[in-house]
Amino acid sequence: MPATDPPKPDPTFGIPERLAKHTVRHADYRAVSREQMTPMMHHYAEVKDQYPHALLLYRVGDFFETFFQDAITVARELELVLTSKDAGKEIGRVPLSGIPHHALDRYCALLVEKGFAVAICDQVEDPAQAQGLVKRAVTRVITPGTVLEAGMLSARRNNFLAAVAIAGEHWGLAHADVSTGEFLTTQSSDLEQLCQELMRLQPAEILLPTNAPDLGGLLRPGETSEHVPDWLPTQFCYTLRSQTPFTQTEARQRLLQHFRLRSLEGLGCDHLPLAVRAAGGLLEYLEDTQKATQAPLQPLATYALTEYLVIDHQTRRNLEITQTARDGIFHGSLLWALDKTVTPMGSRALRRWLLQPLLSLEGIQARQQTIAELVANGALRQQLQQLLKQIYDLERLAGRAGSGTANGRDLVTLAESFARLPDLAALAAHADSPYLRALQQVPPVLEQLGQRLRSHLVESPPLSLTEGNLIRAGVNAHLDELRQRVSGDQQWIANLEVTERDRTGISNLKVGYTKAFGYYISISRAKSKDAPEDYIRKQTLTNEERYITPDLKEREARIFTTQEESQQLEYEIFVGLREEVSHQVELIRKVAATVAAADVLAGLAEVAIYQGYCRPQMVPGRPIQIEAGRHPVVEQSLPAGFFVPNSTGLGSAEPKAASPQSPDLIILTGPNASGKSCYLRQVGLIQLMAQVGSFVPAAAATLGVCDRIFTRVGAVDDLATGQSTFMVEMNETANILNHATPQSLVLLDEIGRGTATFDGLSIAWAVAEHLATDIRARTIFATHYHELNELASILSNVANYQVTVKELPDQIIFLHQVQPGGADRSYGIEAGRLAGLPPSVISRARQVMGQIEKHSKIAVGLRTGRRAKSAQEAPGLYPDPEAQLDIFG
Ligand SMILES: Nc1ncnc2c1ncn2[C@@H]1O[C@H](COP(=O)(O)OP(=O)(O)OP(=O)(O)O)[C@@H](O)[C@H]1O
Repeated sequence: MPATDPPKPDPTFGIPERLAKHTVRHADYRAVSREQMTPMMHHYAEVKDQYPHALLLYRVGDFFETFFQDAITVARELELVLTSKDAGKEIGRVPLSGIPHHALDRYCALLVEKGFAVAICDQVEDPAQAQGLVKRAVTRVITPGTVLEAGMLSARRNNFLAAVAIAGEHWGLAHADVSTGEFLTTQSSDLEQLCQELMRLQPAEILLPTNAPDLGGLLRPGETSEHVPDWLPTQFCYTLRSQTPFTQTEARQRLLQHFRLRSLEGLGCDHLPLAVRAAGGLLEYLEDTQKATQAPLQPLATYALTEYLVIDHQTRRNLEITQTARDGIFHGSLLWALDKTVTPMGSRALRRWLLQPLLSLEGIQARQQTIAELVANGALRQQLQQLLKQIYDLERLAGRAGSGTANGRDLVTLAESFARLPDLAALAAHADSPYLRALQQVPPVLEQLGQRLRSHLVESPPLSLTEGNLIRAGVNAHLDELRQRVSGDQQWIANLEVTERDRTGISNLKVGYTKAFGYYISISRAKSKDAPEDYIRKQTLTNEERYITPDLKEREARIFTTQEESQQLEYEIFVGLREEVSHQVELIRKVAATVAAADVLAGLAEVAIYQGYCRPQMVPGRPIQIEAGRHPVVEQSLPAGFFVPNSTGLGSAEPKAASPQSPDLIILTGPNASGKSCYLRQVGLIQLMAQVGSFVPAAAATLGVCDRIFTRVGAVDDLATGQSTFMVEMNETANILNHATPQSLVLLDEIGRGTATFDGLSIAWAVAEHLATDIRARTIFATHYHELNELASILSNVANYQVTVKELPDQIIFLHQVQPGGADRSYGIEAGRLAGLPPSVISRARQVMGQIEKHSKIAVGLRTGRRAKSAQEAPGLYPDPEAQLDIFG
């Protein structure tokens, strides 16, 4: 056997050669002697000790530098050049990778998106004033859930940080969006519900209290740890925290202190210890990571899961509410079809509304009334949208002002937005629907604040806050005086060329300026002998001599110091203004919520008009009566007029009252691709949209309020958990049967396909029967098992519908029409023929089918024992007991 060389150590730590400019030594800073480090590197190591789990970005001049292992990681993740820096005479060069300070946001965004936490260690004193090493400190730790910077956030969706507290089967969950200030908490039991709630929120980061020795670690999506329960979804980032801030006493104390309260009663969570623990733990994390830039949160709001229509994760995916099931993209989702909002606040609110439809008739009707008014009054809606377009992201701008990170442009855009509020109020003055009436009142404080900002700040201020040109003339007498002095001296210098030419008689004498030397007088070499006595030579160039005079230098020094003073004064005035805004954050966010809701409703009104939606009549009870309903998304993707509308009638008041127009359960049959799935989803989406308060794609609709919508659609192998298609299907079905109520809407697209035919049919039958008799949930059951049509002849609250097709000699035309009756055959063999299966296989299949039909005739009926029991439990559902014998005759 040939001898193999031992593997050579990889000197570049896996960094591509083109990026690794220097051979890397010392990846671990802890293995390097501190005594031998340069003073700066020594300080770096001390700071790094405090943030072992974050990538430490350390300000050096115009760069944020990373060293050691962090440099390797940053170079790899950001595809930056890995170079090296001298860390001390005895140590030599260590890995370095740096990013320019002006690109900090962009690079941080990439790192945070990849699931890293980033600690920013900035200079906290002016390097020019520094004696020795410039003072540096960590000013902020950015983690996926604590991002504030506009460039790192998606405008159209919230960025939630969540925290959980678990005790046995009970749990508390708090979530906050640091950029908009929303802060909510809830408590419930049933751990599955916790997972569902996390899936709804899609938090960027979840805090988990543990006893892990290595706290502070950030588990990136997909990473597992023995400290994270394996039943929690793995697609999120988890941060392990100490238990202490999550204890009842600490958490409570922290909340009381933060919101300056005596009791938590007003927040609605006094009696919910786990909700309090989660919220307290979250707050502590923000204090720990945000430092001085802590953004103000809105008062903690407590919510209950029972206040909203429950849509589980599968249903959200199957109904494609915010993204498509297949590709996970926005285009093609319900949100895509309905989002005609014109502000980011509105867009975020619509997303939240679609994920949390209402249960309260009053709440639904208030939204409907507003849409109705905006539909009826097109001019009002258009003007409203015109004004809304001029309102910027108040929620996030207020957050940046509150955290002290807003710049001049942020305040100017805030002021411009405030200026539109009275216009909105005037527009809404004669409106009489609830959400428009809410626009009628503009808090006078905000009007005044807007005026103040506009009168103080220049129209388009620079990004920098320390280089002046922020504050208008006339705002501050001292500032005006300083500026006048500067411009007087500048004028003197500008005139100097003329006066000195006159005095010296040198016609080509010039006055110039360089950053290194400041102002100077320049004379050509040929004329330099004529330079007056008081000129002091400073620099000799090939063709010219440069001079200064004591007068010139004095003026120059005065300009610099006065300018510095005036810039500092401008900065102070600006910070004062920003503080004034920060005192109004809560009020601004209240107004923002009103504006966002008006935006959502104006957008929904626009869709209602252009897509021809109707206002559903919301009634008590269980009816789902839809006349000529359409699928809101499929309709928009087809050419106008191509979508075939279909009606739906479900939900009898009583079993006995059930008729083919209002059964509790519909068995829906029809060939492949005829439109069964589309129809199922259409009914689910119409119900959901109605509970959001929206108009719906139908000619008319009368709907009761649902407590839950369940869907079981399609067969997707859950490769991630290693479960088979059939097991996934059974788990989902079990979940539905265990949780559905008579107020639920259940949409089942094929059950029992992944197993032997008779097993599958038997399960499908039993499930349908259970839903119709024991639960009496309103159900549509799409199936290829035509045998299920027999249920309708046995149970009075079951009806058969089919999606029709037209058969031609060599093709099937899909009519997409849902009509009463059961399909008598499945067209599966036809479909196979059209797909190109060989003729011999097709004819053999026909033969086999004939045989099966002859020999295993499934005579339909219920076993006597089962029937007797059910007939007692659900009297009225079984019309003719004699006709119901054994299921297999
Ligand atoms: N009402 C309709 N009007 C117009 N086109 C429709 C309608 N319903 C469905 N379609 C079109 O038919 C296609 C197939 O529909 P769908 O997936 O619902 O069929 P299916 O009966 O559920 O099929 P399978 O049994 O194979 O799952 C859809 O992509 C859609 O484009």
